[in-house]
Amino acid sequence: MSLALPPTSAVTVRAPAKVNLELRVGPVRDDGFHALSTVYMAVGLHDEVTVTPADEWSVEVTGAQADLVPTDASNLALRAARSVADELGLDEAVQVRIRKDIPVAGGMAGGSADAAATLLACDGLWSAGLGRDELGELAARLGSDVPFCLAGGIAMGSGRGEQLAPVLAASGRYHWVFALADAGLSTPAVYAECDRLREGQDVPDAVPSPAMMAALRSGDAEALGAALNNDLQPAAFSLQPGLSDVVEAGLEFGALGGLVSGSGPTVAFLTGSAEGALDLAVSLTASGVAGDVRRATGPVAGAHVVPGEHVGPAPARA
Ligand SMILES: C[C@](O)(CO)[C@H](O)COP(=O)(O)OP(=O)(O)OC[C@H]1O[C@@H](n2ccc(N)nc2=O)[C@H](O)[C@@H]1O
Ligand SMILES: Nc1ncnc2c1ncn2[C@@H]1O[C@H](COP(=O)(O)OP(=O)(O)OP(=O)(O)O)[C@@H](O)[C@H]1O
Repeated sequence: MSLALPPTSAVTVRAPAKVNLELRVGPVRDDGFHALSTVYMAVGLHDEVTVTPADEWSVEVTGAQADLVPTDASNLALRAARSVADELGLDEAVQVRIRKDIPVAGGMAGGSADAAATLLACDGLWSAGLGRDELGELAARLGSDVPFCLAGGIAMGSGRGEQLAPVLAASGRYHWVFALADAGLSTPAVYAECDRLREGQDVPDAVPSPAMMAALRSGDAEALGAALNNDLQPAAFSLQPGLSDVVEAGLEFGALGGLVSGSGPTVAFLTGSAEGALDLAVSLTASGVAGDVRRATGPVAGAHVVPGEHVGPAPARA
């Protein structure tokens, strides 16, 4: 497909981090991925991506952990931008600027958020009018977590995590504290460690837990705290042994629940209120258990254009 391109100067999109409230890891599939049953919640830590027309493809990253993010062709945001151009049959390039606030390699889908933001930003920049379904397909090709970063809210993930379905959840806001680790964990390494720990075991199919479904329906933070679960947690503990102490300390300091976020090493704690989150954050840092903590609420919206930043014309395709 080729489009007549109206001039547009920049589009900025914000995309959220995620925490897996539940992550059940089933058997390894023929393609090497694990069959999952997961429940995602988007939380209020965001990366911001701006795309601008350029003569050559490039990516620039700012923020405290910018030096940990690749700026070559492997950058997931750059790959996302190219995938939109390919999809549209465009011979156009963009500069991608990422303002990074989501911890890098922390199990909070930072790279996936950048990819989701870039898909939506390029859609806007090129006035392509790709629907959420089309963008969702491009997202799934880029990574298992990318479709959820586009969608946001709370959702069930199945397949390798890319197939999303709504969850019956009471409305309400949850208060989280995230304890960041000094060093990241590689997602493939954590899945490989999970396989190693389970060697010789018969791994059942991954299905949603009734306790998690009931907790979300009730909207009761205490029930949700008790229902949090992550099959990758033993593998993350095995690769970073100090992490189990962090989880234990947070629970002792009064968190309603705590677990490794996704493949880790960020540890997510659920609290009952904004004050509870502040108290826990102070306890975790003052005790020296965590060097760096972040607070956020969830659920929040998925990738969205930052108002006033889209200086192009209205989309040409519905
Ligand atoms: C840990 C989670 O963040 C939980 O939501 C995701 O499962 C990981 O999602 P992601 O970072 O988007 O992962 P992808 O880029 O799709 O895959 C990275 C690697 O993780 C492993 N992987 C990922 C997803 C999955 N269902 N099974 C896997 O075994 C594979 O080794 C894969 O090569
Ligand atoms: N735009 C990007 N932002 C962050 N990391 C990126 C990006 N592009 C590629 N990467 C690479 O991906 C690796 C994983 O980073 P990311 O922050 O996405 O991890 P994560 O949060 O653990 O992912 P997930 O929770 O989806 O498994 C990084 O170490 C980095 O080398």
